[in-house]
Amino acid sequence: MRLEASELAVERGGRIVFSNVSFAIQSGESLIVTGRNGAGKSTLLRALAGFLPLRGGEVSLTPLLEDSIAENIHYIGHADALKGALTVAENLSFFGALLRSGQGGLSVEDALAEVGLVPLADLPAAYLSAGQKRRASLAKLRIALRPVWLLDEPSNALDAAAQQAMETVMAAHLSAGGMIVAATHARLELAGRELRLGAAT
Ligand SMILES: Nc1ncnc2c1ncn2[C@@H]1O[C@H](COP(=O)(O)OP(=O)(O)OP(=O)(O)O)[C@@H](O)[C@H]1O
Repeated sequence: MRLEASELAVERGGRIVFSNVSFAIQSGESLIVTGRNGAGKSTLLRALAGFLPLRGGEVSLTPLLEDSIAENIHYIGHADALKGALTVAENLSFFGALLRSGQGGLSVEDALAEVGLVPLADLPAAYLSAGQKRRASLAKLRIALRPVWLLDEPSNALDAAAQQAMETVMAAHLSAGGMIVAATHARLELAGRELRLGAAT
């Protein structure tokens, strides 16, 4: 499988955030997107996920396992996208149904066990600490099998042990033939090429 972006340009609020951004990764490879605040890291991930229109260029994923690129992608944004009134387990069940967890992902319980949240499974997500919310968010990656992970600051708010666990899961995903594009200011212990975006003007 190959994810290729050629000469991407994205405009937000009437301004070009970046242009001429190209990269290609294959199964088992990762791309670390770096750059200073406002350079366009989150914008690039959102554009790859299909949440933002491209002003120019093209994104392709070959071969497509589902009808669209979006169905092959897990996107974990800056915000944790958890419903505060639902319990932690209910949040993951919801995402499991939405993302078709029947296709070989972990059960909700196993996904929670992996991120150390089983004791908090029945707590409303609103009560979680910042790091616990991030762990719950990352557990979504494991309840449905999808080859491309787009991760925006995945280690935000994680303690050292949780960050290490996350890196282990990411490495396993790559070993199994997955792909990861991660935007980060942190140092990830993940072998991969770097794409450094310039600052927006
Ligand atoms: N909805 C929006 N409307 C207009 N401009 C926006 C919008 N969202 C983001 N931008 C602008 O797009 C540029 C890139 O933002 P983006 O969030 O992608 O940067 P980033 O590299 O992820 O930054 P950070 O390191 O701070 O997270 C910034 O100049 C920002 O102000």
